[in-house]
Amino acid sequence: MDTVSTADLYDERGDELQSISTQFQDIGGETGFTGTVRTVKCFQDNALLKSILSTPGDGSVLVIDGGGSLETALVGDIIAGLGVDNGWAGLIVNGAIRDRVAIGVLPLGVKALGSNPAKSTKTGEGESDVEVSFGGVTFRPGATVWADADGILVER
Ligand SMILES: O=C([O-])CC(=O)C(=O)O
Repeated sequence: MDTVSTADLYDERGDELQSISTQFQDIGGETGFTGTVRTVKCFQDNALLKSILSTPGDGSVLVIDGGGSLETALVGDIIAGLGVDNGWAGLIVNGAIRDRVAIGVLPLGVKALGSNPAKSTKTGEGESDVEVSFGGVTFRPGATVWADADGILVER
């Protein structure tokens, strides 16, 4: 999918879109990215999202609701690299990442709240392909999401 400016898109289709208020950091090598929403909900545990990013993404964006925790990193450069290798367009992390410098040169969109070198547990606890809500918006699996330096828009 082509990347469009979120501001232009909002002017055209704002009534159909939700705009997230959270000020995410742009960490990935791609700032602008778009795709179909897939989701995972997990708390300080990243085994489930790692297994999802190990499967074909077909240009989707994985929205990871880590409950806003900044205590542990849900994604590092190895997991982000799986996303690149398997054709994911980007990651939106309501939580922290690590390996910020290495992720910054990957051809992947990665927006996250921040970074922390502490690793997450790996039990596999969590849920996938469920609606997740943060920053005043709801991400529905199958909706289209657009991200760029201005923010994130997702279909209602
Ligand atoms: O293994 C982890 O928890 C995350 C990580 O460091 C990586 O993806 O490189």
